[in-house]
Amino acid sequence: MTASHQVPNEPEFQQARDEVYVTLQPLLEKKPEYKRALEIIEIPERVIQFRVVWETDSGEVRVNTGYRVQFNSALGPYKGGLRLHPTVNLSVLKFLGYEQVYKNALTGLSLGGGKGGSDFDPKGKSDREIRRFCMAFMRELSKHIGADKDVPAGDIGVGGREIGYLFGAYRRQRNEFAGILTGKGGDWGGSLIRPEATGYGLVYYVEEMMKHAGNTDFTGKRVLVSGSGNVAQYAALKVIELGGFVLTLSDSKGSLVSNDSRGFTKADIGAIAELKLARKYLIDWYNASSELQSRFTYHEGARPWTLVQKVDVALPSATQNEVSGEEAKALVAAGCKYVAEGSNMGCTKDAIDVFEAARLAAKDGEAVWYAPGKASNCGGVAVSGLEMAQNSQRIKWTSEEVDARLKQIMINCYQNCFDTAKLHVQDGAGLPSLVAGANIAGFLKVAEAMRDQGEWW
Ligand SMILES: NC(=O)C1=CN([C@@H]2O[C@H](COP(=O)(O)OP(=O)(O)OC[C@H]3O[C@@H](n4cnc5c(N)ncnc54)[C@H](O)[C@@H]3O)[C@@H](O)[C@H]2O)C=CC1
Ligand SMILES: O=C(O)CCC(=O)C(=O)O
Repeated sequence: MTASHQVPNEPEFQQARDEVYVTLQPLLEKKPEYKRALEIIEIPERVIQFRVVWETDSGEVRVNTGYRVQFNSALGPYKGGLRLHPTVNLSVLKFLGYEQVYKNALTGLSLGGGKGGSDFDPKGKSDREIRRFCMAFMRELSKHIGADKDVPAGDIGVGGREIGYLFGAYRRQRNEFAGILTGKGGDWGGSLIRPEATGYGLVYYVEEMMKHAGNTDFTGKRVLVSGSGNVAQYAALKVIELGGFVLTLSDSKGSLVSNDSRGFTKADIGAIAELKLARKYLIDWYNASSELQSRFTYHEGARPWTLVQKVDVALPSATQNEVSGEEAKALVAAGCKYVAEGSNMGCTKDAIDVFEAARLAAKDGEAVWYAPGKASNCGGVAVSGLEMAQNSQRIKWTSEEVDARLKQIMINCYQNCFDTAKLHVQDGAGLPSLVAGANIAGFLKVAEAMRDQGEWW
């Protein structure tokens, strides 16, 4: 079953829409009037595309394409990250923007959805080149954003350093110090806990799944994490803090797998964070130390999912479509009970089908439970929303206060997905479908706001 309009030239966007369309069927059968709302929500309010001309250190002129997809503003200003990666194109940004609309609704905050970025590749670039690119990118983007209009943030390839360059460019170009980006530095408008928020929030969400499904927690759990960037690092740190074992991390060149059951330490994650800031790969870290080579095995070109025989939890945290159907089967065979996406659309459709089939076929205590990124990784944008609230009031909350609010948002999001699925989907399984629950709950909130505002009737 596929979504109403077909967009064969935009495969990622088609995939994201098909997933929502299929899981909304129980609602659409009961209330067919929502079909019209869905057709409208599937189309972005606005797509901005522009050229970005910048200069290399050797004085050569380079050009990239920049984008901002302003998807939906029914619940608040457009909100969502900027991705700098050579694979960025409109299909990728439309899928990310579409998912962001529902994700932001699930935070319970007043946030619309959007996404942007460029096909610029930060790998192999100097700091000065990145700064020049960010200034050129903001020269056009600044015309379209604003604290009450559109508030971008980071995503792949955009961390605190790039947000600094972008914010500085905006402030100088517009002569205005405003909350037009989130993920800012702590001394100039940033919120404490924003860097940690997506990874921590992911683990808080899984804690709720564990409490419900197995009356258990992270203590002693064997956890596979993919990626080694912002989301992966803070998810790993929180798992370690809660007594779990992080057995894998990865990047686009390969995976590191622990040779023993203890896995990565907090110090290892700190060293990997430094490595990433220098835009290096895990293999560079691994090759530099014989101690590391005795503790880990490096698997070139491989993803983590088939490399460990006994698994409790899988947290894809790198990029879209990073778990295939075959890899999902390997995870189920290895005993994995909880799968939650730190990445956006981390699982392929085939992988979700495998996890959902395992949930439906489960006998007591054997269930596999899958959480989609738009629910399980909403902690990042949620703390961005808290950063916007602090900016509006010109105040700063403590780490403890932000972390407590983040935790409560993740608990509420989980409960909303759970309750919505129970209400709308009678599939006979012991555990409800969190993917259906997330999609229906997010959709209903946005659709109702749009109806109230006269956008469909
Ligand atoms: N940063 C945030 O607050 C949020 C990020 N996300 C999602 O989490 C995922 C990771 O984002 P960040 O950690 O922020 O980015 P990052 O740039 O800090 O890290 C990205 C990681 O993914 C790996 N990666 C990128 N492309 C890859 C590929 N094709 N194959 C294998 N590995 C690849 C990189 O090596 C790196 O380790 C993305 O899907 C992003 O959309 C979701 C919610 C919020
Ligand atoms: O913090 C934000 O505004 C956006 C985070 C993001 O890009 C995401 O949730 O995928």
